[in-house]
Amino acid sequence: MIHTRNLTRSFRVKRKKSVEAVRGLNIDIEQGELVAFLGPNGAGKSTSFRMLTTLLPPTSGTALVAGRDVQADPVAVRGRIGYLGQGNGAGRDYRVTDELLTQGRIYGLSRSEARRRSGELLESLDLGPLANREAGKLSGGQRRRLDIAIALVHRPGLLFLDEPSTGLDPQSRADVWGHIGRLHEEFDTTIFFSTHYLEEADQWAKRVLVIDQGLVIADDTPENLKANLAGDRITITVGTPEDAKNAAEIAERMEAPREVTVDGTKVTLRMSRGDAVLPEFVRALDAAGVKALTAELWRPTLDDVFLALTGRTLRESELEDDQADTSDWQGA
Ligand SMILES: Nc1ncnc2c1ncn2[C@@H]1O[C@H](COP(=O)(O)OP(=O)(O)OP(=O)(O)O)[C@@H](O)[C@H]1O
Repeated sequence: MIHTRNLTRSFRVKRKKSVEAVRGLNIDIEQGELVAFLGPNGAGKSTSFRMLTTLLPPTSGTALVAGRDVQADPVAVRGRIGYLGQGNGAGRDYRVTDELLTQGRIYGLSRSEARRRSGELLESLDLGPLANREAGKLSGGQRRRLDIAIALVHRPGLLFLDEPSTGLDPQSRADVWGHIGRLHEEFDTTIFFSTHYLEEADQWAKRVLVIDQGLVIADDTPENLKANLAGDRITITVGTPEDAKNAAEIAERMEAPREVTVDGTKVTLRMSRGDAVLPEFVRALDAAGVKALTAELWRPTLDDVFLALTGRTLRESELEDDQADTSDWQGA
């Protein structure tokens, strides 16, 4: 569905300086996948989306999207994809149903087809009761659902969603995601989305591409990324430093732990499957007569994965980016 080779995009900024927003993107996304694009502000996600949706020409490289080349055949690509950009937004004064009808007509549907398709979308995105409301009077979540419906009017098999839930309250975010998940399940729609909410990527994506400074630095399932790059941690506390030493020796003899550390009466183990190791470890301690007072299993998040990959958390990267933007602006 999406195949890119060495796709790059630079922007000329002030005084002949240029920014390499995307530096050699090589991705393959197949029919029916649900893939997250994760990275800090300025990593190159929107620029990639804009190239893949034909809104921005690449500086170099190639991209096949829905079987067509974005540069040689942009019109065919546009007809086969849906795109929800960060700045999308239905016109404020039109009724919800008119927005959908107009969009359907723009995509070449006949009047009756456009009416039928609008009806289907209103129902599947739970917008039916709002059909006659002006788009400008919808709540944030309702509006985002309308934007998704608009992106779907021509039944694209591939949907790009650039931060579909940003700015929504938790309830509306869950609601929007429920609908996206259903689209994927019921219609086998291929979905490529970006988000700043790591837990959304974790919960919904079957695969996560991590991008930093214009380069994809990891590509795997959320489970594999967490297990291989960050790992689980078990922490137990025991009664005395002597017991902690014994517990650490027991842990060292087990196969799974990658690293065992002792801090006073606290022993910490790092490994990839802590849920399987914890009961085994507690049994081994029992058998050796070492009493664990507390036992805690800590599982990593995708932010820990980003930290393991780059040495910074996503949040820190975003702050750095904000500061860079400010100094650029001050110097301008
Ligand atoms: N039109 C432009 N002119 C100059 N620089 C640009 C332009 N568009 C993007 N950039 C720069 O390219 C880099 C990548 O930006 P992009 O918007 O793709 O990042 P992003 O990962 O989508 O960020 P965010 O999560 O904040 O949306 C940034 O350094 C940005 O400042």
